[in-house]
Amino acid sequence: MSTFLDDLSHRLDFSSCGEEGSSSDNSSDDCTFRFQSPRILSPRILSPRILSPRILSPRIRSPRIRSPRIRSPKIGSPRIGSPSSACRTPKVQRHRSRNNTICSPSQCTSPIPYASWRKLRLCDSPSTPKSLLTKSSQPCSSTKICRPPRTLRFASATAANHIKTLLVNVNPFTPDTVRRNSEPQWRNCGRSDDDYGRRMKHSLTSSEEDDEAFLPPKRRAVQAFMLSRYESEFLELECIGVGEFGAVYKCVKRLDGCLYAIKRSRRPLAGSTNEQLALKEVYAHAVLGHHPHVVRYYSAWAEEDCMIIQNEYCNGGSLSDAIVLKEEQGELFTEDELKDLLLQVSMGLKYIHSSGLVHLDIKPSNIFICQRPSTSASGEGESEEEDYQNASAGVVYKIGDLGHVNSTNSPQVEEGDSRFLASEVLQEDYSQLPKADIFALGLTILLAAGAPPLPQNGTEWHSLRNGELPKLPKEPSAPFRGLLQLLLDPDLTKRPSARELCKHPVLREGRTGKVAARLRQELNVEKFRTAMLERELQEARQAALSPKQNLLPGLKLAAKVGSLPRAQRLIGGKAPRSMSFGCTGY
Ligand SMILES: Nc1ncnc2c1ncn2[C@@H]1O[C@H](COP(=O)(O)OP(=O)(O)OP(=O)(O)O)[C@@H](O)[C@H]1O
Ligand SMILES: [Mg+2]
Repeated sequence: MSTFLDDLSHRLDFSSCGEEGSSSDNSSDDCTFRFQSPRILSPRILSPRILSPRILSPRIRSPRIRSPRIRSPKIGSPRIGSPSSACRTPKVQRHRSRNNTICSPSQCTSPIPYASWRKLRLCDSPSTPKSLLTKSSQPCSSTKICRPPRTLRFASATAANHIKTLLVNVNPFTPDTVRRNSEPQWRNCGRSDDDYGRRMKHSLTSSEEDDEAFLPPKRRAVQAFMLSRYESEFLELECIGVGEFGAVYKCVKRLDGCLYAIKRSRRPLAGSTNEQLALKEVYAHAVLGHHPHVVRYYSAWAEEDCMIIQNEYCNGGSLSDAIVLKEEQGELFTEDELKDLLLQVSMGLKYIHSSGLVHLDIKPSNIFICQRPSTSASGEGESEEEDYQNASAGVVYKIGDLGHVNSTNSPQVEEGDSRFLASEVLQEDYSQLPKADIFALGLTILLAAGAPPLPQNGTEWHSLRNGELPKLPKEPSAPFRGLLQLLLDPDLTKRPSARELCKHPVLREGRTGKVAARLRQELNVEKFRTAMLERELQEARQAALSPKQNLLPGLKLAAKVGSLPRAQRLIGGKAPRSMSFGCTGY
């Protein structure tokens, strides 16, 4: 090590760029040319890499145009829905101009390109003393390396801070309390610290641009290929759905061997309205975390201008598929199944709503089904939902497609599918958006119950919103029908909340019975096990106290092999040898 350092100190000669160096001799290139092993201490090692702003820059949405959406139901619409206003912000420049960082050929007379020169310079590393930097940034001789003014390369700490801010997406769904704590941290860090600007400069210029300057074109192609995370991490098995946003593929992750649903945008997204929808979906998933009745999110990234979202794969497809299948088979969901569906989706909605969000696109094609292999209890559930899940009939419904999710308090609503749209949303009354989800859920249940396809507009559309239920192939029980009626009540204050639905007696009665039956069964098993253990414990205690304990060894052996009369055998002789009497586990 010391040999290496000695060798290095021989190779590095800072005499002309050090603090004591003369002003005429401290030009940067002098330092450079004496530096014989530039790669060893390239500033790139010290500078953090930063993701391209293009990928992470938040853009403001513009209205989504969706095929079945209506803007103006023809009859009796009190107010025609107007397209939500589109706000635009200046977009982040995708590529920084090279001219900002590298001298133009006419300016540069040095045989070494500026990019290489930067690589060779050691004194501009983040840990370089400021005095060194000041000297090295002084105007240089025209015969040597010409360096553009520092202001051009990296304007100021404020600009650095601005760019840094742009590199971090603001998740609009982050709860206020969390945001209050964390956002100032990343917004302010580096504000007063010029060091951040320097590091930033290195990241953007030394690393990326120098790479581009140095690497032969061949390398870039190889890099691009190798950087396809989708291809390198996943094996595509089949396309399982095509939607407005893009296509969804069933994939197996090469590393863990598990199945995932990978949602991939169909068209390039950058700058398009779909980009914002995709980001919204990611934001919502990230904030929501994990819930048994919300499709689980694993990861998201941008690739070739497409957004890719890795979600839990639901092996039962969508509820829409299930309804079609039932129709084809001439079957109907039973009332119990419908109640089960309503309860499970309500649990998912309760979770979403309690996070301050609304889904705004509840419909059968956005509810996914996971078929559970068995209904046997898989341990105690941590929550009411998990308890229920353990007892449910092997089908778990999960809310997915969070592309329309909005925050309850400051919504920027883009209506979802017009067939499921509550009239108050059309009238731009956003005061109780969770109730719009409840309305859409009511229609979803009606479809599952065999209602004819929903109208997109017109008389029927309005009839449904006036509380007229469609004719169903099998009339539901009065309490259930009453509940469905409530879900679609034109007066949104009368519609139950998701929380109320989760506790609703009509939905709970059968389910409570199921949970009770499971618990009774588990209790019986436990009782039996406890009784067995108690008996064995008693026998063991008696054996310990019994004078027969002191039998001669020969007698003990005889007792074990059964040559003694039954009454003389050792008590507890049949107790399992591995039993621990000190165990408090039961
Ligand atoms: N996690 C998943 N597991 C299984 N299938 C899925 C999953 N996600 C999506 N799909 C399938 O892909 C289809 C489209 O998915 P998704 O609804 O997320 O996309 P979309 O573009 O928003 O569609 P749409 O505009 O019709 O709502 C679904 O209807 C379903 O068939
Ligand atoms: Mg969808």
